[in-house]
Amino acid sequence: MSLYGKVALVTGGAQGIGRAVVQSLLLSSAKVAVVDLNKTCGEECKTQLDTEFGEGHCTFIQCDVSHGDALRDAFQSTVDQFGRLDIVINNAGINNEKNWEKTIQVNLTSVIKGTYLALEHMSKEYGKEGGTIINVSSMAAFMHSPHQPVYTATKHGVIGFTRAMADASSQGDYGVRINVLCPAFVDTPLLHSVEQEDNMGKFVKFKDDFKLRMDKFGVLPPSLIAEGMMRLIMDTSLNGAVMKITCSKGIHFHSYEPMSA
Ligand SMILES: NC(=O)c1ccc[n+]([C@@H]2O[C@H](COP(=O)([O-])OP(=O)(O)OC[C@H]3O[C@@H](n4cnc5c(N)ncnc54)[C@H](O)[C@@H]3O)[C@@H](O)[C@H]2O)c1
Ligand SMILES: CCCCC[C@H](O)/C=C/C=C\C/C=C\C/C=C\CCCC(=O)O
Repeated sequence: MSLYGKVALVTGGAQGIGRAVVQSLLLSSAKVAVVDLNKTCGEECKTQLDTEFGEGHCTFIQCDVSHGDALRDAFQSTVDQFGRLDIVINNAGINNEKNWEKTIQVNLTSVIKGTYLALEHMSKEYGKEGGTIINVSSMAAFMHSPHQPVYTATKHGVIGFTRAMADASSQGDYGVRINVLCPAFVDTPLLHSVEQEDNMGKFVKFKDDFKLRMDKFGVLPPSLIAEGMMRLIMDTSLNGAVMKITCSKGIHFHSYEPMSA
């Protein structure tokens, strides 16, 4: 299915998983705003994408998603440049147990803020045409590990928030589908932060255990995560879905007990 005429915003889109998703969105003919803190990576990414897809299909907006006003401006700038907004991927994330307050700000608070801003631009509640939001969690929310307690907490939070908001959207007739994606280990720069004391603080001593898990469970290519994202974008039956992507089972969904009264 083509996304011609649709506009997407991807946070943390300059490298890793976000970069792979941006590529898939452009291949499907969407216009894309790459929102990222890293100016060098963002500008390089835009240059490469302009060469591949031609100018005018994507824009780079430098922004720290943990700065609420800057994130608001990034959303507005996307709509000013491309005229509308249809797809929002709250993907930016960090792994810093030393500065764990920042990890909560980037991985959880900014996902909440990004979801609310997306609704302001897409929800029928605000007179808009609807759209779709994907929030990025992690398999760390299902298989906790001792080397990243706060990272794990944020990823649990992203799932709970997204599922509750998906219900709010269907019951409030927002016209916006809200889903969450939980990858296992993915081959990106983030994965290397497990070796660094600057990131892990005192938990760096558990890095060997983490690396054993990587050997045991394997490491996924970012392109497979992008494939999962595209499925969440295209399948209009999905709202409140928790997609997992692992080496052993590929793309699949978590199922929950039905809620009792
Ligand atoms: N790599 C993995 O193994 C893995 C597994 C499961 C989930 N995830 C999640 O996937 C998402 C993407 O991770 P990745 O592996 O691609 O990481 P990455 O470090 O490769 O890329 C993250 C991008 O986000 C940007 N970013 C970081 N902080 C930002 C901020 N404050 N404001 C704006 N941009 C910011 C970075 O500049 C970078 O371009 C994260 O939410 C991460 O938790 C990653
Ligand atoms: C260095 C930090 C990068 C963190 C990336 C990621 O979000 C962290 C995940 C941490 C724990 C996940 C642990 C194991 C999950 C991996 C695979 C499970 C697959 C199970 C199966 O094959 O069925």
